[in-house]
Amino acid sequence: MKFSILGAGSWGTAFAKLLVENGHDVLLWARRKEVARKINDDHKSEYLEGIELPVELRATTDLQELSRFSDLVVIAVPVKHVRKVLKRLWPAPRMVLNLSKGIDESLKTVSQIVQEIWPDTTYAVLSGPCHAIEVARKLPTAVVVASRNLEVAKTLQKAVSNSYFRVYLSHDVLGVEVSGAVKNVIAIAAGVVDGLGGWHNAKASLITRGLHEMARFGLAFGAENPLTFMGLAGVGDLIVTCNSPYSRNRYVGEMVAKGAELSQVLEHMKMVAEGVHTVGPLLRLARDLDVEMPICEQVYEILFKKKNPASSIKELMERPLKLESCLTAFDLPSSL
Ligand SMILES: NC(=O)c1ccc[n+]([C@@H]2O[C@H](COP(=O)([O-])OP(=O)(O)OC[C@H]3O[C@@H](n4cnc5c(N)ncnc54)[C@H](O)[C@@H]3O)[C@@H](O)[C@H]2O)c1
Ligand SMILES: O=P(O)(O)OC[C@H](O)CO
Repeated sequence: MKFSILGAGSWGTAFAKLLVENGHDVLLWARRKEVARKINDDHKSEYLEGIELPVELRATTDLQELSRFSDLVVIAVPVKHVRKVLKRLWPAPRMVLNLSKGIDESLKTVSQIVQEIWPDTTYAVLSGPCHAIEVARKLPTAVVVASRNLEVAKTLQKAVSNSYFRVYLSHDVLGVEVSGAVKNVIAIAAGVVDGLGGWHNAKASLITRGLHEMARFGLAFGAENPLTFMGLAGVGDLIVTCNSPYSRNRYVGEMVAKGAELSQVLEHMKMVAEGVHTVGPLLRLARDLDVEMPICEQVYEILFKKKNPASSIKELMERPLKLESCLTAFDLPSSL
């Protein structure tokens, strides 16, 4: 198959490497000329230290060349730039495979942005615990591909899977997208706990209650299946993002809790921390849908209102006592 990939950052490049290793033809779009030159001439990327890229992998900075190359477009740019980049592509592709995780300022996930710009394009999303550097090192990884069109999802599952990358199928596009967006915000909270002192009990509780927030929001937003949140895109990605040293979202939380200015942390990071951009739109949607997201609210306060992180944890601890189960379908009668 032929794949046109938008975004030569860490994940776009690692995914391009995997596709070439699986025998596909791949063209990668980089925003900066130097990034494209390094891929084409040196077979290296500044985003994937120590990784040798396949010589067959080619990069371009020309979006028209990318459009002409394949009618299957892979999205791997930060979500806040997706709309702007897609509008520069012509003609509309036949199929999109999205790798990006977040909600943009128009309060849409990537499937909703694609539906708005290219209503006739078939959409699939790939998500799960998949740090780019580990995939580039061919370390075992399992993810999920979701599409409303299961035949398309099956074709992609076959094309992308290999001995170190195992792909599961799902029909729940919004469930998978919400999982990827919310886990980035919860990972910032997990980083805050790391920054405050590496409190293990607190972190496990935040991850678990974060999963509840993710599921509650996701079901209100239109996810099909509560079990999606118990799968690779949900709890699987929460576990890796909240705990791994590679996570940019976890790192932002840790640095801010240690007293760094958010703007300085972001300036020094080469790569995107999607949770920072998702938390505002996510909370606006949650308010519209009347869904409580206390952890995400505290993340917003810490990042954008300079709230003391220790006070945030205290406030979460002092919330009214309640039943543990929050998913409507499993709630006990209110009399209990
Ligand atoms: N890195 C990972 O391990 C990983 C894994 C799974 C999913 N993701 C998701 O994939 C998406 C991309 O992440 P990444 O890690 O590759 O990001 P990155 O920061 O490494 O690279 C982002 C890419 O987008 C480009 N870009 C930045 N600003 C742009 C703009 N204004 N217009 C167009 N392009 C722009 C950059 O030049 C770069 O090529 C994110 O949504 C992320 O959450 C990342
Ligand atoms: O480094 P992060 O926090 O953007 O996370 C990357 C991936 O989403 C992990 O699956």
